[in-house]
Amino acid sequence: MKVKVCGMRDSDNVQQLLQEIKPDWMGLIFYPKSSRYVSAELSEELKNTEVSKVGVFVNESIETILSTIEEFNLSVIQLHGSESPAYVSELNAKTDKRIWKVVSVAEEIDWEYLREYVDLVEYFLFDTATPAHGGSGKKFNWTVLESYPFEKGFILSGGLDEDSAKEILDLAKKLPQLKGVDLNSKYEDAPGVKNIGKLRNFKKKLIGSF
Ligand SMILES: O=C(O)c1ccccc1N[C@@H]1O[C@H](COP(=O)(O)O)[C@@H](O)[C@H]1O
Repeated sequence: MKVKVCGMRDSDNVQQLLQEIKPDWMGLIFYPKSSRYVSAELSEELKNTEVSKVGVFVNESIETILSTIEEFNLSVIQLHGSESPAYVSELNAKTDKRIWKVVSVAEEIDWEYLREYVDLVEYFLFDTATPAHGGSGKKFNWTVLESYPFEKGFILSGGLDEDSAKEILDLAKKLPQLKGVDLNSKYEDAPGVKNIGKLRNFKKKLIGSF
């Protein structure tokens, strides 16, 4: 089970995260309306960090995504809006970076619609539907995932907290396609500043000692 820690931007906090938690991915939010927004001025200090960086975008122009990939040395693009299969196809044609498509879950999931993305993305990422697009700190009802019909791996997100580890491990037994988890607002002392102790506790519960 892999771990992504999202919404990072504070230099000291980033260094602590990388040294003590060693996440598989570090998420940077490039949605201007987010309280965790990462502005271009931070590119110099973040671009050389030794971790796979996931850029989170909401209905952004392809040109902006392409320039941000270069500025921040991103490895993965997380599309957190209503980007269509045609948009994802176009982005794929213009970059070799991996793409994750977020599925914002309200009640039911239209699996047939998602089928159109299967060959275009590395992972789906399931998050709770919210007017702010993400970072709500709320869980959705994970039982909707029990009918997940694809072999394609996915990431679980949305309000995951320190108490979620056992439930996540139970879900992974039923759904081996669950490849990773995304931790964000429930681990924050302030927007964009993560509590390293909370992250350590969660990772121990999820993966054992590390
Ligand atoms: O965190 C944000 O501010 C944000 C804003 C807009 C789109 C996505 C955002 N974050 C993503 O939201 C999910 C869930 O976060 P949470 O655990 O509910 O706080 C996560 O994938 C973040 O990448």
